[in-house]
Amino acid sequence: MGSTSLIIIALFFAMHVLMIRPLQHLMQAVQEIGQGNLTPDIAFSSKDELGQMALSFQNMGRKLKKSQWKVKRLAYHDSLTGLPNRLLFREYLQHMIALARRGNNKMAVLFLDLDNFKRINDTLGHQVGDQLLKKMAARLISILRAEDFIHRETYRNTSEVLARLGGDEFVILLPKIDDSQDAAKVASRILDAMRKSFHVDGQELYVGSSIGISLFPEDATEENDLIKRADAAMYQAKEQGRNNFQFYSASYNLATFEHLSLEGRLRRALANDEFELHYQPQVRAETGEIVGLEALLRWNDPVEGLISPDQFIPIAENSGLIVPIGEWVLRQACRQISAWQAAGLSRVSVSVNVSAIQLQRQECATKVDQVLNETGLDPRYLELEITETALMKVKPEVIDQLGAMQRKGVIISLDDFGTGYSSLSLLQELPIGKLKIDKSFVRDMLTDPKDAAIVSAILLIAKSLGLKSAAEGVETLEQATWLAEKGCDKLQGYLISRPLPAAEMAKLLKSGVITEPLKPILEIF
Ligand SMILES: Nc1nc2c(ncn2[C@@H]2O[C@H](COP(=O)(O)O[C@H]3[C@@H](O)[C@H](n4cnc5c(=O)[nH]c(N)nc54)O[C@@H]3COP(=O)(O)O)[C@@H](O)[C@H]2O)c(=O)[nH]1
Repeated sequence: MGSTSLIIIALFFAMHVLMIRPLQHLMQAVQEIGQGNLTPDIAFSSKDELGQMALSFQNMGRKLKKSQWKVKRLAYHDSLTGLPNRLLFREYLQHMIALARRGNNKMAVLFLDLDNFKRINDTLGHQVGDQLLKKMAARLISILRAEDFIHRETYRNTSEVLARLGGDEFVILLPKIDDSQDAAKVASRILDAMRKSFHVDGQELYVGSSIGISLFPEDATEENDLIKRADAAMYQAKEQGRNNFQFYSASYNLATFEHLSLEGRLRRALANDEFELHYQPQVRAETGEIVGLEALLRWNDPVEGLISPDQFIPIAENSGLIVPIGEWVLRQACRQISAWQAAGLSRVSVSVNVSAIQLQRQECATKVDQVLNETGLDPRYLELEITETALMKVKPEVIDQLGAMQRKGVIISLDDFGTGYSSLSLLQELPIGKLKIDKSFVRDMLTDPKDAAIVSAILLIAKSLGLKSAAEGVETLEQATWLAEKGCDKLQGYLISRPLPAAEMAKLLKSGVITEPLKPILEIF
């Protein structure tokens, strides 16, 4: 072999060692970072440019890992107390259930709620409430045995068992108990500790708490059921006089359990921002133009998902919770319409359902004024839907207040019209701007002559008294055509659109018309 060949081989070898191999390592490291290994081992450490590049990759990986960890921590922990949140607790519980199944272990979930936290929050302010929750978390940590509570980065190597679900609610998982008495002992220890005063902001506060306990596998074998049953048992504990604990009992009247539990969850839903509004368009029959939206409440429960208002409005009404919930709906709807108008979308009115209990409160009219001022919405774009039965029950003062609202421009609409017993003369006296035909009549009007007669009569009454009319529950083109021909002003129903989340409704409002499902009718007019 000549000396030239030797030089070429030496050069090739040097290039392989100094450049190609380090580049291959770097490429492999980049691939590993892309696949999620943020701290790949880069097996060379030269001081040249490639070495510098390797160092930069390693630093970048470390920084990415750190910020990923921070994001994960934020998502899985409660920012006030630093404790695991509902998400981490559920994941951990799921993980521990799998282990307990394999090892035939028993476990207990303790659901703890402070007895008069709301009063402290309302009278002393949220800052004091927050401080109290922090102190309470610290006290709970200190009384749980070390092996019950080890706080580390991820649950896989820990037995993290104390979490804050939100508000004044904490859950504790006892991952290994011999029998229910072990859980009872921990609950008693916690209750004793909670009876002692807390010093917050120079004040001595006494709170007390109630604890509900569910057992795995006796009471439930899935994480959500274990939490729900411990929650229900906690309500039973509160019913028994507070400052005590109760085990879940299947024999306790299930309906009472569910009612109490749902009421508590509704309270939390309001505090934790779990409600949202969906909007269903109302269109002018001859043009398909969107002229109004009905705001319909939805509850996005973290455990159950979306819950229909039919399931929770009656409980909210029974407990009086409909008042703060209704205020939230009113404010949210006015705020949204105002924002859409400011963004240049079609100017439509929004109708909000108002229940009889809200109307009976003296401050109802003041609240409406306050919300309109706060959100800047022109009163002409707000419609209050009141059922016929609710309106018949209210006191004369409320009727006067509704009249005052109507004079300011707010439209009062009689919802589910035809299902109550209002006399025609009363209709003339009440401050009403619109009659809304109940969907039960619309559903059968093309097959049942009696329903057809009722709908025709309502439309005639509306016309004669100078009121607007709207039909809800329009599901077919035939129903829409029939109503349009009879002179019904507005149509609302699944044929036109189902109720939509705000973001989807905003897209529809950009064009401001819904013509597709109504095409044959639009051709007639
Ligand atoms: N006090 C308050 N009551 C409220 C509020 N939000 C809703 N509600 C009341 O709950 C009841 C059920 O409401 P929802 O499940 O939202 O049902 C509404 C529509 O989705 C449904 N609808 C609309 N179009 C159709 C259709 O074509 N077919 C069909 N089968 N159903 C349809 O009708 C409900 C609207 O009814 P109404 O209010 O009478 O116009 C309901 O009674 C709500 O009023 C709230 O914030 N406060």
